[in-house]
Amino acid sequence: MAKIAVITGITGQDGSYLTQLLLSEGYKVIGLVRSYNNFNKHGLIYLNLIGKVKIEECDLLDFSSIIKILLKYKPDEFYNLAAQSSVGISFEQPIGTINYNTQSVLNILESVRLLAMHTRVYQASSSEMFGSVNTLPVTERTPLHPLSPYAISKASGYWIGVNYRESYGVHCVNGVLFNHESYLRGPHYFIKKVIKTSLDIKYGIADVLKVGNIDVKRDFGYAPDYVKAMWLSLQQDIADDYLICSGQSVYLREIITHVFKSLNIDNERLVEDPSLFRPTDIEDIYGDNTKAKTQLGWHYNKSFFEVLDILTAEEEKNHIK
Ligand SMILES: C[C@H]1O[C@H](OP(=O)(O)OP(=O)(O)OC[C@H]2O[C@@H](n3cnc4c(=O)[nH]c(N)nc43)[C@H](O)[C@@H]2O)[C@@H](O)[C@@H](O)C1=O
Repeated sequence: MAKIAVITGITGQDGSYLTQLLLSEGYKVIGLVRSYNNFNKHGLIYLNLIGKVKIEECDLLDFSSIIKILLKYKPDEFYNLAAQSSVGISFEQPIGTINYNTQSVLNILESVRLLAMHTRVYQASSSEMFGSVNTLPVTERTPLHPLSPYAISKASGYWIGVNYRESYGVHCVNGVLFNHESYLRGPHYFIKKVIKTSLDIKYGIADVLKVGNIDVKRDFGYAPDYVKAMWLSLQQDIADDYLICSGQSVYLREIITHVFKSLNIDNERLVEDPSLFRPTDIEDIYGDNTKAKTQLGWHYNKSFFEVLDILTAEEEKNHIK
């Protein structure tokens, strides 16, 4: 019998690529959306997944909605990817971000516990929860020091997952993902914005690329490869936590230089705008992916400049000229 997987946040970048992967592995996939009449189908259309997944309405803040889904489908696996996922927005909406990102995790795990289901739960944790770090690379044992409301909410979700595992034996895995990008990334994230705006400049649609603080470093990877690690992490019989990252960080400034050079754009088109700086930002972060590679058999060895070339080519192919 086909395994059943529920995915929250199915309309996002990771939800779309994970759906594609699970379908190819023979799963029946149920995608949860807040409103059936009004959900963003872009990612599912782009990957030709419409009609291949069952979409259900479910408000993750409403405990009973989750219970109904669990009773109806009795899923083998439950991937919780839904969140207010923008660090930038979390500074404007701290209460909404913290409420949603923690309450939703709690509702899911409490439902699984109360129904005594054997559903394995994947919680999308984030490298942002490490925040101010003293020693690099970050490992699964690095202490948390979150620097934004988003990071606080993800740290809280992480500990809720650990606690349900340790206290109640719920099979909950935290996949701690570092920045990961794809063509399906939302338009306001840094990498998508740099590539899309650079193409707009090349084709005369935009004049300049306006960015915030680009003298920071991040560990970026390729989303379609990272969802494979999510899936592998739920195939282990003992629930555990894993860092999913490339193992290297790059300066954001170098990323812009690389994209501008590949598209032949003059450096004068870059505008650094202090109004786009965040109140606090991580200066440098990269992780150690040894555990994911050895215990999950996950493979990843792309340099981010290679990923940038893949993304720039894909964006250009789809760019409205
Ligand atoms: C791991 C983590 O990854 C993502 O969060 P994020 O790192 O905030 O992603 P981003 O692409 O918005 O920013 C990356 C960096 O780029 C800097 N930056 C400079 N100038 C602009 C700029 O103009 N726009 C944006 N968006 N960022 C800028 C910004 O300050 C930051 O240092 C989410 O998936 C999140 O859910 C998650 O968990």
